[in-house]
Amino acid sequence: MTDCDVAVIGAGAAGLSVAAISAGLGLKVALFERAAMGGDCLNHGCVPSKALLAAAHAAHAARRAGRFGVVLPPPAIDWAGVRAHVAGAIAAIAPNDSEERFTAMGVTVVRAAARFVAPEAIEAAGRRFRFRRAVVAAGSAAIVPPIPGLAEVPFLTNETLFALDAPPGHLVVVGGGPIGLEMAQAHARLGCRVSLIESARIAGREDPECIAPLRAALLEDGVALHEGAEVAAVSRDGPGIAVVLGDGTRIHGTHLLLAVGRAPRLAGLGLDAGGIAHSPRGIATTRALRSTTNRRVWAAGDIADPEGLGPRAFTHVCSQHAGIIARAMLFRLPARLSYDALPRVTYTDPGIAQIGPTEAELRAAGREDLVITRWPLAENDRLVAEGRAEGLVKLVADRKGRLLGASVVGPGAGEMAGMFALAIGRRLSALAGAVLPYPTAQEAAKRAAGEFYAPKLLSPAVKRILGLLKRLP
Ligand SMILES: Cc1cc2nc3c(=O)[nH]c(=O)nc-3n(C[C@H](O)[C@H](O)[C@H](O)COP(=O)(O)OP(=O)(O)OC[C@H]3O[C@@H](n4cnc5c(N)ncnc54)[C@H](O)[C@@H]3O)c2cc1C
Ligand SMILES: NC(=O)c1ccc[n+]([C@@H]2O[C@H](COP(=O)([O-])OP(=O)(O)OC[C@H]3O[C@@H](n4cnc5c(N)ncnc54)[C@H](O)[C@@H]3O)[C@@H](O)[C@H]2O)c1
Repeated sequence: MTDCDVAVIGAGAAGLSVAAISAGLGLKVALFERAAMGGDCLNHGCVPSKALLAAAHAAHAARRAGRFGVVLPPPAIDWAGVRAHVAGAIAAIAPNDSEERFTAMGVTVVRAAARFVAPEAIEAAGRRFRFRRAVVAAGSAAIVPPIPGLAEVPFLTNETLFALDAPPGHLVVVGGGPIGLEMAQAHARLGCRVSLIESARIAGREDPECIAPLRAALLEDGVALHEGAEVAAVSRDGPGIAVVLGDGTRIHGTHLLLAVGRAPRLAGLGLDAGGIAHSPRGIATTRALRSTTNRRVWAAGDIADPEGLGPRAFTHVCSQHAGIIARAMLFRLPARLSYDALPRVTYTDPGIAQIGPTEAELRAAGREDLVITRWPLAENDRLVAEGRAEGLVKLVADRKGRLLGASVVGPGAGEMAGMFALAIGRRLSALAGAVLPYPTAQEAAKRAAGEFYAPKLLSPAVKRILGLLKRLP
């Protein structure tokens, strides 16, 4: 006798989606959560970070209002007000992820840590739950790198950053990926001094052509960028911290934020007792997100390590995983995860959006038949009118004009991502021929697509045909 059809460990974006779909289909679902409902995205990730960025962008807009002839005094930052805005955003979204909502759906919500005690059983809150199928969606946590002295100094991660009572006087950010970049810009625009240390280059995964506008904006925001720099040691420095770089540079900060990547939360799950293969990258799964060693078990979200693809840490990937699991686990239909059209956005200003693979990733995969087109945002009327015309749309297509990847750097880059996500794998003629509203930033996408056909339109053959056609009455 089983206690549930589907046991879900983790009530973050991935676990909640799986639980909602399963319960909606009338299955008996048990959902285990040891901390706050909603997981990282709601409590320590997307929502507070985007709320903080909204406050930062408001301060920035006030500072640059003068260029529009709107004269304002320099903005004053009321940190309590900023925190209230962040808390308000979380509180407004929280009911969607709440225990009450899921209980009303018929889900048994167990607010306790869960662990596998057998390939078909989980233990939580002193009770054993036998399951027909289980989904592990325990997420990921900030990596704490082996920096000498780190054990002796206080440091922040995404789990503690949003709870500061007062603004950091000088925030030292280690890591120039999406978290480090977004939080560096947010705090700089909210009046904090910010230093960012990145061992390689900022936004290292993104197309190199997209980096310069972001780097320039961060420098203008006052962020002290240390790229290609290693943290050699950290130590206490009076009430703050001292960070020493490999070249001997000493940075005195008040707060240290670690943003050097994520590690799956594997500890305490009893994966060995459950017969569930895993590595430091996450739970090993097939492309249908099924455990490679326990056929009753699936993995979703940040903790999943699908073969040939590897982990991804995005909330929209959690929803994608839930859809794959619904097909494969619930309907027993064929399902195969693909990231060919996956969007990702760094929500800085300018933002960077990548949809599908970058040119470098395609070339590394052996693609040689690439045609690249570009459209500079300096040519976009809407952005010119708004005084923000800096950036680029870059498209990578095959020779037949099928879109393989798109890279965007510019104001609101993320708002263009959805259109490209739909266009991946299709011919650029669809984008080039679309009638888009004028004036919008999205027109840059159409123009970049049109660039694929421009050389063909100007070819000698087309000119000859036009020469003949003009003789017709
Ligand atoms: C600062 C920051 C900003 C981000 N911004 C964005 C963004 O703008 N866009 C985007 O797409 N993504 C963003 N992300 C990534 C996104 O937040 C994650 O990809 C997503 O939240 C992962 O969801 P998940 O369900 O896999 O894991 P989680 O949200 O971590 O949920 C896992 C849950 O499992 C629980 N759990 C773990 N072990 C157990 C156990 N043994 N028993 C019971 N419960 C357990 C945990 O308490 C947790 O609540 C951001 C992340 C961070 C840190
Ligand atoms: N807007 C978004 O969608 C968004 C925002 C935040 C986070 N996320 C997700 O969370 C993930 C984790 O973000 P992240 O920024 O922590 O990690 P990341 O892995 O994306 O970037 C970490 C950066 O830190 C650098 N680094 C590593 N060790 C270092 C060291 N010792 N000293 C200096 N630099 C070092 C790396 O070179 C890299 O550039 C992202 O990859 C993304 O999937 C998404």
